[in-house]
Amino acid sequence: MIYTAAEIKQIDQTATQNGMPESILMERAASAIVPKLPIESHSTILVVCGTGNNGGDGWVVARELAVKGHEVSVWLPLGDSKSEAASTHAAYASSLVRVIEQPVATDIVIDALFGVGLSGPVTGKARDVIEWVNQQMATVLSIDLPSGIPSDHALEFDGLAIQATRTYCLHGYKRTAFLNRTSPYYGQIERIDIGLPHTSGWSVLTESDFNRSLLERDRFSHKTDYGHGILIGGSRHLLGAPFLGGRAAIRSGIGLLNLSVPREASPFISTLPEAMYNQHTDVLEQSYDAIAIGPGMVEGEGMDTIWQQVKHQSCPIIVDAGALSTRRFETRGPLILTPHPGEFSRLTNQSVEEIEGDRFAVASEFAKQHRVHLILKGTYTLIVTPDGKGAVNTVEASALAKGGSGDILTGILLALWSRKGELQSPSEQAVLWHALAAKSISRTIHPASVLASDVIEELGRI
Ligand SMILES: NC(=O)C1=CN([C@@H]2O[C@H](COP(=O)(O)OP(=O)(O)OC[C@H]3O[C@@H](n4cnc5c(N)ncnc54)[C@H](OP(=O)(O)O)[C@@H]3O)[C@@H](O)[C@H]2O)[C@@H](O)CC1
Ligand SMILES: Nc1ncnc2c1ncn2[C@@H]1O[C@H](COP(=O)(O)OP(=O)(O)O)[C@@H](O)[C@H]1O
Ligand SMILES: [K+]
Repeated sequence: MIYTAAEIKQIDQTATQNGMPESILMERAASAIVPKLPIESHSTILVVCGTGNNGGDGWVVARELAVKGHEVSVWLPLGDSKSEAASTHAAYASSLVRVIEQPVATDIVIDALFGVGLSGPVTGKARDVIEWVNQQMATVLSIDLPSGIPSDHALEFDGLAIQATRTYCLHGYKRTAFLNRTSPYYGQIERIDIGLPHTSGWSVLTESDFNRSLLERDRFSHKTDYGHGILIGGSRHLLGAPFLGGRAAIRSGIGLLNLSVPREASPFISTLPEAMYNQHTDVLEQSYDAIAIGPGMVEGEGMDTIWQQVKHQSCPIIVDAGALSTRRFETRGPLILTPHPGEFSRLTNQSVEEIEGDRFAVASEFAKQHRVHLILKGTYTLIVTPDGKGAVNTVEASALAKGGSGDILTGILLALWSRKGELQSPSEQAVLWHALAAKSISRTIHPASVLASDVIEELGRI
């Protein structure tokens, strides 16, 4: 689950009002974090505490480590705690640890300077503190967030934050853990449950969320049980894309596939004899379970005429690449848009920096406003439903940073959306399958060398 700072504060406040004080939540956080810390018995430890509740968490962790027999120093570079709960913990913990005025080099630095209470770029003395920590050779373990990293977006982030080795995110992840600009500061990420209820609209997809049963086949099944889709793509100079998408759809189990391609694509038809073929100028039949439009297409070349036919179909419609260049939102059935940040920039009239700096909010707002399913692609692809809720894919696969990858995703989406509503969250499953296949093939072929076609062949091997 992923939370904004405001949501965390609200959850915290509700807990406090209902008899669960912050001081106990700090205890819960520390007792969950301490057993996970990669600390050896002889390690020297410095805990850097700020003046808020993040510092309070730091105090309890320091106390627990001291009780276990570690040599612990606590540094309060910004002065004493302003938070009541933190002050209470500091009073007792300071009798067990060494409180120091000047920082010392240690094996481990525990970063409890700022958490979700940070607003805007770091100011004042804290800037020097962050720089000092980043100069250390120590293993740096951050509580909740690497200090200096904002919780929700990277729009105002100026680049100054603690570079953590590992971050222990309390209750849930924060959005910036999945933004290109800020995620590297987190190091490895671990989520820590502190016993509060979960209510977030955003979830995190990992390998274990892939539903392997979607590959299962009933022994008495027929091709029509797995859906009939059409992929409309290609243009005079971009002829490969629909064939990549089509091949991916077949490798993803679609029962029947039509490819609608321009006349110039005729020489390629023999490369995918499993598909049936149409030309862009043909009249669209009404019998498809899903339609994908866009791979390899360019505006003009008859796109508007094709779209006039497509938009009256009641099945799910996946819109990608060239078909995204105009705002085409009016359809009868579910509409699934699959832009990369550049395409999304054109759809929203926002800059790529604005989108990449605040992906979660921008994507959620757009999906709600236009009542569409949105797949905002990237290293951490967002999959958003028309209610503005969504999931982030965390299966990383740099082999996909290559032409043709998006066409494959469109093919997988076509296959899964063709299953007549039988699958739960087809978009999430498609994004996971795509990333898992790329990750899997990257174990035998270097990611730099993986072809889009290799990813397609791997779909059936994971
Ligand atoms: N439910 C949960 O998950 C629970 C979470 N808990 C923990 O509480 C943490 C949040 O604690 P929090 O709200 O007290 O804020 P926190 O992050 O310590 O920072 C506040 C300090 O930062 C300062 N400051 C702000 N901006 C600044 C800037 N730009 N540049 C410089 N300084 C700046 C600000 O100073 P001020 O402006 O007030 O002078 C203030 O002193 C959360 O991350 C988690 O660790 C648990 O303990 C309980 C359950
Ligand atoms: N560095 C990366 N790590 C993981 N996935 C990536 C990375 N770069 C791109 N991808 C994925 O590859 C696909 C690329 O799609 P797109 O940009 O439309 O490519 P194309 O133009 O080749 O069709 C998306 O699914 C995206 O999420
Ligand atoms: K921190």
